[in-house]
Amino acid sequence: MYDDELAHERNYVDVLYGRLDELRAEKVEQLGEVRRAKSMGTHQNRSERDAFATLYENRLAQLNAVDDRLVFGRLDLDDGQARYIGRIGLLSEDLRQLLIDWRAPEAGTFYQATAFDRMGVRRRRHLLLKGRNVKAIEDDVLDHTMLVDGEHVQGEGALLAALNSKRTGRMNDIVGTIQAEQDRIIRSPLSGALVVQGGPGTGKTAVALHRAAYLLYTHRERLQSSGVLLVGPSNAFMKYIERVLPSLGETGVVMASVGNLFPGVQAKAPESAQTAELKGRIGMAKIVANAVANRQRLPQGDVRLDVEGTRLILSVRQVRRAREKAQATGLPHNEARVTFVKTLLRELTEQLREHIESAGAGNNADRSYLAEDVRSSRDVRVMLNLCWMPMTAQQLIDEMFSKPDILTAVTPNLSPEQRNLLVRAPGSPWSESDVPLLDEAAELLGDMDATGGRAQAHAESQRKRDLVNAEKAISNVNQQLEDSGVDGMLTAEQLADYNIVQAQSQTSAERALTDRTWAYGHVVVDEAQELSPMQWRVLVRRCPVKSFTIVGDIAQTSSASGATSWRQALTPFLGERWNVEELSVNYRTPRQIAEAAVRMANAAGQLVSAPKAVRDGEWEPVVDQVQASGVVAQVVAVMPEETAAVGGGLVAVIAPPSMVAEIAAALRAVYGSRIGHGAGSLEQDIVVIDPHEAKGLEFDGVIIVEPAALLAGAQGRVGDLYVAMTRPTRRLRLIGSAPLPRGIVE
Ligand SMILES: Nc1ncnc2c1ncn2[C@@H]1O[C@H](COP(=O)(O)OP(=O)(O)OP(=O)(O)O)[C@@H](O)[C@H]1O
Repeated sequence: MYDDELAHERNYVDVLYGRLDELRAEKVEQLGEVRRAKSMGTHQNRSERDAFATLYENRLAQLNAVDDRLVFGRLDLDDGQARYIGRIGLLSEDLRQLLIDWRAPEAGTFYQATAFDRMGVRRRRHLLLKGRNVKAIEDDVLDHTMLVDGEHVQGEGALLAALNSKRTGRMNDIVGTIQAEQDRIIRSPLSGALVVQGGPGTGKTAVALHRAAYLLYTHRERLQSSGVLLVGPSNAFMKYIERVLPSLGETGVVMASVGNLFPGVQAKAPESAQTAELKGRIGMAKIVANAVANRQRLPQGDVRLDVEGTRLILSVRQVRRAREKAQATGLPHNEARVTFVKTLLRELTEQLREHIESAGAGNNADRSYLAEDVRSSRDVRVMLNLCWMPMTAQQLIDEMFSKPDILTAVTPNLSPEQRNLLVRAPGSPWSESDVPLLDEAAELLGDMDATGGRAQAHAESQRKRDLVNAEKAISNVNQQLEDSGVDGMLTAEQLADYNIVQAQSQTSAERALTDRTWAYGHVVVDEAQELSPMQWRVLVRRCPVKSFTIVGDIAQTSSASGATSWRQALTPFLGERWNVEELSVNYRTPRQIAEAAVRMANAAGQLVSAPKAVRDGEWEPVVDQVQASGVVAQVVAVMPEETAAVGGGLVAVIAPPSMVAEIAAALRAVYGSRIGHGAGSLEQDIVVIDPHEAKGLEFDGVIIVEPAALLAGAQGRVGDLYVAMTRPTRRLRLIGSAPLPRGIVE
């Protein structure tokens, strides 16, 4: 019976892959045609073909990305129909529905139906595929009275198979085994802000990613042009999750870590917790505003200016009036500067004219020449800049922190100790907490190219660069071009134009990434408990309609400027327009380890919600108490045991930041290139990282070094140690010299 069913499903799955291959071949063919015709015809024809090429390329990329485990479920309904559920929808040539996209409303019952509320489903079947092969099938018979517990996890075998699989350093989608409480959140309405609170391992990240894919599918018209932004805590985390959305058939979500939210800046310089906390306070918005105002200055007294040998006087009163006029425009600093400069140039030109006339040089002095003389006078330019300096956000923030007189002037409410936390050398690299300050500054400064002149100059120099590149490209591919018969038809000019068309045919996601003022239709924020008030300010600016999915766990907060409650974090920005949903089952950490983490947090005085662990583990946490001088050696000594215990899975050593390099070096001396250092190397089978880098990630085995130091370093929060303890999917070992924090061992 089982074998017959399995054979039947294998046949059906073959049909589905057959159809997928056909569609792919079709797209390859269409793409080939468009490409062959690419350089022919008018500019208009070419751009149309480019648009088609982009369309076919995207569809082909989507068809390629969904190949692995294309289909994962089947529903048998009361009316006798069967529906297959998969990563994308597929129609046969005669338009029969062969496969339903998991996000379609008709697929919802696959995740929601229970024995209590069958929703018209008689049987739910999980198809467990490896690549294209059906390895097993697993049934939930719902019109049967055998399931009495409404909380019962669905498709338990499929779920456990997924949970027990070895970690690869990359997150996988959970589309085949989404649980009912997760599905409700994934499919909840687009408008307003939804907070998804849940303990470690409850699937918050998974839910956030699947929700992004769901929203794009369901609200495609609204979201395709505005886009969805997904924000995570670090580049390593973004890398960890980057494959999930493509595997769900979505490539259009813009992903950025909090350090990359300001276009052109990759903020990753380390800084102290106190400095980051101070820079995350909402009061920094006023400080940045002060810094901008500080660049709209009055001279100490009237100033003499030399214009082509004539002395002109610029009075304080004139500057003040011009400043008021410019400020009254309500425009940002750089854009309002145009009014300021025009007003004073006009007045100085007038003065120059009067001067020349009264000196008897006649009254026919040409006004445009005089204006040019005034504009090009060095004295005038210096003075105008001193009074109203055009600035980029980067210059403003860099100078504010590196020039003590400016810092003092713009921070009247800070103490000297606080200013000491902020001061730094000019040109210092950017840290994460600078990003909101840059964004604030850019908002207040406006466009540097307000006059248009620079923008044009920039476009021209870009075109020159394109031409040079095109020439190089042509000389490189000359032979190929000859071979393909297009020699003589393609000039550098044409190729450069082609690049411009390419740029114009960028998807909105690509454009959004480089445009600070882009307004997204929806923003998904992961590890949201870590965000400072200033970071929230940036995110609200990125999504003026305030449509958010906010995912996090207050108990895991470890940054000093992070949230202690959702209300405290969100009310200033979202008012009362947000709802909380909770996830209650821990899918990652085995029961023994999850319980030890909760006991530790409670013993340290922090009450954390304790999600129910879905699995029992094989081991209690293992503890090694050693001399301080022997800690690193112990990590090296136990490594064979730890890697063997997880059967060659991933092992992470999570240590205080000050010890990471030393431990990595000691391990590398034995294991060589098997050791990854830092979160950028998660695909190595042993990695050494600090708790900040470990946020959001998971490993088969974890060794925590000096747990007491992680607790002590966290300024009254359990976040760091709690995060570290809840990373393993199988085994946890703690190695320390100081007494073990209470609660870990019962
Ligand atoms: N329904 C599910 N089916 C299969 N695996 C799941 C399911 N839900 C969660 N998981 C798995 O559980 C693990 C934890 O999920 P995830 O990382 O999303 O949790 P989290 O709540 O974001 O955790 P943390 O807050 O600790 O970072 C992942 O391996 C994820 O794939």
